[in-house]
Amino acid sequence: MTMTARKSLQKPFADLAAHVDALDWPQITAELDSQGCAVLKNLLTPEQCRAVAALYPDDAHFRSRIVMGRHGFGRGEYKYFSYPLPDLIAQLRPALYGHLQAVANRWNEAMGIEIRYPTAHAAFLKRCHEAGQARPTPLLLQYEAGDYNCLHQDLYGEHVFPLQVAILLSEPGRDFTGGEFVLTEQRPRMQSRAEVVPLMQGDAVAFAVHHRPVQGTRGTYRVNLRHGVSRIRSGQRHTLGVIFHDAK
Ligand SMILES: O=C(O)CCC(=O)C(=O)O
Ligand SMILES: [Fe+2]
Repeated sequence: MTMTARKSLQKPFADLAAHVDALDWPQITAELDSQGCAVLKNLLTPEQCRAVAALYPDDAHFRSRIVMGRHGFGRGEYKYFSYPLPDLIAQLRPALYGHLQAVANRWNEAMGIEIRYPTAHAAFLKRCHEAGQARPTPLLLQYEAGDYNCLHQDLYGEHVFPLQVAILLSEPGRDFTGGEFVLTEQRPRMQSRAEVVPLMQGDAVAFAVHHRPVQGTRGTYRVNLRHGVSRIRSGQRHTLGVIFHDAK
C-alpha cells in the first residue's frame, strides 16, 4: 500500500458520518421510492477510493475470496472483509443504515411485511448474529477487461435488510471503460425493466436488494429487483459493496 493510501485509511472518519448525514436525504428517499435506486454523489473522495481499492491484494483484511467464474456468477473476483472492518467501512455502514432504515420500514409497511428494522445498525446486526448470520458481508470487487457480474440478489440468510449500497472506486473513462452498473425490475405479469446507473469515481448507488413496493392503480404491489455489471471493455474496475445484513 502507498503512504497516501495508508494515511487516508488511518485518519479518523468522524467527518465521514457527518458527510453522510449532510447528503440530500429527502431527494435520495424520493428517488428510492420512485425508482428503487438513487445515486449518492461523491460519497467518497478519490483518495478514499484509492485507499480502499489498494486493500485488495492484502489478504489480512479479508475472510474469503470468490472467483466468480467458478460459481456461474460471471467473470471477475471479489473478497469479503473480515471483522473488524477497516475504519472507513466500519463508519460508513452504520451511517448509511441510519438513513436507509426509515425507507426500509416504510417499504415493509407498504408491502404488508411485518418485519421492522431498529434505528441503529448495531441492533440489527445483533438480530442477524443471534440467528447465526455472523459473517461480515461488506466486499471489495475487482474486474478486468472481459469481466462482468451476472444479475443477482445479495441474500445471505433469513434476515435481509432490503436496501444496499455499492460505491464505484475507479474512474470511468480513465481506469476502465464499459462496466456499467445495471438494475432490472420484474413486475408481476410484465416484462423486465432495465436501468443503467451512471456513476463517477466516489459515487454510490443505493438500491433495493430483492423487493420494493410500487404504487399501482389497484394498490401497492411488490416488484422483484436484480443488479449486476455489464462487461468491462478495458482497464480495471473496483467497487466497494456495503450490505447491511450479515451472512450465515
Ligand atoms: O461492482 C458493482 O458495481 C456491483 C457489485 C455488487 O454486486 C454489490 O455490491 O453487491
Ligand atoms: Fe451484488
